[in-house]
Amino acid sequence: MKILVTGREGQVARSLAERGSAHELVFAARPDFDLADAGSIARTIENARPDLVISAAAYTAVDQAEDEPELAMAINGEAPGHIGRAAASVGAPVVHLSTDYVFDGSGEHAWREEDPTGPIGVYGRTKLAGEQALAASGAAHAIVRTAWVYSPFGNNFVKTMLRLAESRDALNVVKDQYGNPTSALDIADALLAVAGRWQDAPGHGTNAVYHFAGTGSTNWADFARAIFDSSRKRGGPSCEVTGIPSSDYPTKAQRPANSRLDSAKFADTFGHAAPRWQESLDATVARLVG
Ligand SMILES: NC(=O)C1=CN([C@@H]2O[C@H](COP(=O)(O)OP(=O)(O)OC[C@H]3O[C@@H](n4cnc5c(N)ncnc54)[C@H](OP(=O)(O)O)[C@@H]3O)[C@@H](O)[C@H]2O)C=CC1
Ligand SMILES: Cc1cn([C@H]2C[C@H](O)[C@@H](COP(=O)(O)OP(=O)(O)O[C@H]3O[C@@H](C)C(=O)[C@@H](O)[C@H]3O)O2)c(=O)[nH]c1=O
Ligand SMILES: [Mg+2]
Repeated sequence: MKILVTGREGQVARSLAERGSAHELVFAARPDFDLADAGSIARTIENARPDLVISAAAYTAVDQAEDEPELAMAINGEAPGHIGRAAASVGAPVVHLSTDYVFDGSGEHAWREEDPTGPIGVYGRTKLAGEQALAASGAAHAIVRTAWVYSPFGNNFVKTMLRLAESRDALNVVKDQYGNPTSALDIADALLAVAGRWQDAPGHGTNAVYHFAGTGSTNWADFARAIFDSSRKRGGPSCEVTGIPSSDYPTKAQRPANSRLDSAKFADTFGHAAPRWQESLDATVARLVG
């Protein structure tokens, strides 16, 4: 299958490169392919004529988005519509990644796909707009919301913690935001499961929203402790973690307190679930401190 992936150096794009060797993968990236340039999106997809588009690139700087709402909206909110229209014109379905930050963070239950959205920041608002733009584009699609992504690649919380631990003995980490840490390598496997399913059964489960995130939930402070436990047992850096309320860790963007995702619908539809988050974390830490 010829799969066009947006982005090349992103965590999910690099994970697809590692896990997707059974397919012909084409990575669309800047400068030729710019999500802020509708013409470059149409040109790239129409020239490549892929069997499937995986829309993995996005504006992911959550705090910075508060200062650049127009750019974030162009990239996260409008580009998915352009991708969808170009993909529809060549008959390719689109799997598009979205985020737990489309929810307002209320309650304590794991969010299901049909629950009301209510983003509390620019990043979440623009990602929600992107879901809607893709859904209206005419492309066959699946929107896959994931969360708290880490990997051996790019920038993420796991790498930040390990880097900080090189020079610090103690860290303050928020303990009142709950979610599902998700390995980008597990996301790649899940996206490839969708691709495989569509090869055998085109249209299966299309035009719907799914949640796919690591199995089990935690908060950022306990996630940090798990990172350091895994690192320490391999002789890597570690740090004492003090759990603090978000009010003691001021940031430009507010984050949802509860962004747990219920991934049952994805598992039911595509026959694939993520490992427990601790297991996948351990595998990534092993690569980072190995
Ligand atoms: N990271 C996370 O915690 C989460 C991510 N998601 C979603 O999952 C998807 C994948 O995230 P992840 O792999 O972590 O993202 P990364 O931040 O690792 O990578 C983002 C990618 O987007 C590309 N990109 C950014 N702006 C543009 C642009 N204008 N034109 C073309 N490419 C651009 C970047 O390219 P370049 O290399 O050139 O900078 C990079 O390859 C995104 O849709 C994100 O919203 C959902 C939940 C959590
Ligand atoms: C570095 C650091 C962060 N924190 C807090 C800030 C924040 O609330 C939390 C996680 O930090 P991050 O910078 O990884 O948060 P953030 O960039 O908001 O992560 C989000 O990224 C986007 C793209 C998503 O889609 C979300 O699913 C989520 O993964 O930890 C501390 O409390 N102490 C620290 O030392
Ligand atoms: Mg971040």
